[in-house]
Amino acid sequence: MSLCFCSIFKPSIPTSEPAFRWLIPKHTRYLQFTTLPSHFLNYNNSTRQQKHNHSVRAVQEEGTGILPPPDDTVSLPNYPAVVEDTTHQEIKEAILDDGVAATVLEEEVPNTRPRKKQLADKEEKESDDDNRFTLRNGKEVLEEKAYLVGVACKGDKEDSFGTEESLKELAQLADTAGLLVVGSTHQKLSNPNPRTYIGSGKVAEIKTTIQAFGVETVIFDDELSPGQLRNLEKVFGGDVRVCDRTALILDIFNQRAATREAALQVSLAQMEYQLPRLTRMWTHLERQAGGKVKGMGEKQIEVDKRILRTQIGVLKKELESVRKHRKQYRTRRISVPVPVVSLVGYTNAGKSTLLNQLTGANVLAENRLFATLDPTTRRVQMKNGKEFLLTDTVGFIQKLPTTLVAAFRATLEEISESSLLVHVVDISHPLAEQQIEAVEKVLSELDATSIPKLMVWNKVDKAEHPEKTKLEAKRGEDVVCISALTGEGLDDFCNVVQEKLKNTMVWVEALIPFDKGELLSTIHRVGMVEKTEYIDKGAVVKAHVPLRFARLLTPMRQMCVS
Ligand SMILES: Nc1nc2c(ncn2[C@@H]2O[C@H](COP(=O)(O)OP(=O)(O)OP(=O)(O)O)[C@@H](O)[C@H]2O)c(=O)[nH]1
Ligand SMILES: [Mg+2]
Repeated sequence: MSLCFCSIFKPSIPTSEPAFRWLIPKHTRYLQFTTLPSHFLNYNNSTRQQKHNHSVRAVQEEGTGILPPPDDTVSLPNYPAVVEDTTHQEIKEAILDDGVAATVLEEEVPNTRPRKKQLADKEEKESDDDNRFTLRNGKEVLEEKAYLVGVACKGDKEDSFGTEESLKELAQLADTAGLLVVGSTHQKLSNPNPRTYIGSGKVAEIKTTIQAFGVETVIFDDELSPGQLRNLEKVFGGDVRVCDRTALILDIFNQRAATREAALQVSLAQMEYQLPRLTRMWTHLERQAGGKVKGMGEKQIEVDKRILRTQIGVLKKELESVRKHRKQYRTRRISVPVPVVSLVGYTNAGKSTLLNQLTGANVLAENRLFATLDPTTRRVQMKNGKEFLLTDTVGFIQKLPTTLVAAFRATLEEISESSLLVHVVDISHPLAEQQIEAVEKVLSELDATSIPKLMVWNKVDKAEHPEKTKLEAKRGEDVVCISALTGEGLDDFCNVVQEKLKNTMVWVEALIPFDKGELLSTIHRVGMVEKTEYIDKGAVVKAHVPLRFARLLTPMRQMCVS
């Protein structure tokens, strides 16, 4: 295919011709456009010029543009790209030079449509918007259209979440946050682009998609630097919001925080996330002043940062006082020597469902990520009369923002003070193994690796081969297979918890006088009694009891020795 002329023209009047959006899949060729000013490009093949003198939509510097007839053009000789000319009715694919194909995404009808038709379109759009209303946390909200972007870097670990799986999870997060995911894309890079994170070809491709689908938010699966966020928003255009996984998770936490402590923690995490990203908010001051007051935006940023730092300080103080309160409550609970077992695990693994099944609690359990933010503790009464306290905690996720781990560290103190950690795994999930790894990583960040652990393979009812999975669990060490939903395996689970708790207890032999009868019943409830012998001074008990309780028994242990 030969090229006669190539032209640019001012982005004038859309014509009455139907326009087309083009998606150019091979961005390597596409890079050539980026050096041009953001004018629309028109490509014509001389041999067909007379036959097909109509408008088509082609890719411009940062997306798509409408091409009016050639009269309206300025010549640009030797421009390297070409779109093969063809009639608009038949356009399904066009060829750029070097054989790169561009595909028609959809046909767009210009404004010159009959008024009646335009009204019908408007009504259709409104009814489309009606369909986008959804109920979130008891409120009706308009679902924003979101587009997801993932990147696989050369150095990424092979056994970690793949880009596509990570994007699926990001889609779940977006859904939880109340967004409507219209599509996703990913790219392999040796190194992220310092300006835009992804390559410029990909940026242009995404811009085309934004226009084609009316995308309102673009979400990146990895944390973006403040500069990258700024540059991407600039390229995508005014109304498109760009955010990253961290901001999305913070948003979900913000929506879900039900207690004062959770709300404070999330606000703190959000402010700490915002602090380095403030720059963008004030650049408009300089623009508005036509550059006359250069530095004005800069000063404002400083003022703003100072305000934010002060607010962070206030929040920290407030959090401290809320925490003191909870600590007092926990100390009171500690004085009752019932062992504490904490449920930890990946978000959506079934922790709250398990707590509800075992204790009759009514903690929110649903097929959404981060249903639980605040710890809930309930007493589990076993069939043999024994009991322990079970605490449900916030779920973990891969690429958990460090600001959030830090903000929730105090809530997660519950974990570090428990006698046993029950790691709940959704064994029916295709990435169960990777999720286990991600949880262990966070646990090590929380210095909780020294606490005894029991692994629970949950949702065995949903596993592809339940019997095989159960057999495998039997072979494993410290693994129990359950279904928190159907109740399968829960008796076995309680027995193993009991057994594990015994290992965390200390051996005591004590003489309990008859007038301290309540101590004897507590030993039976929270400890493991091996033998009780009644003598004239009281009952001699040989048992495993929690360490804290053993301390309470010290005088009676001495009596036993003497
Ligand atoms: N089929 C099946 N579904 C389960 C089981 N356990 C939990 N689920 C479902 O999994 C979803 C998540 O359960 P939750 O108990 O909310 O999970 P979670 O670990 O508390 O999640 P977060 O609070 O988000 O960390 C819900 O829809 C539950 O009904 C199970 O054993 N089998
Ligand atoms: Mg939960």
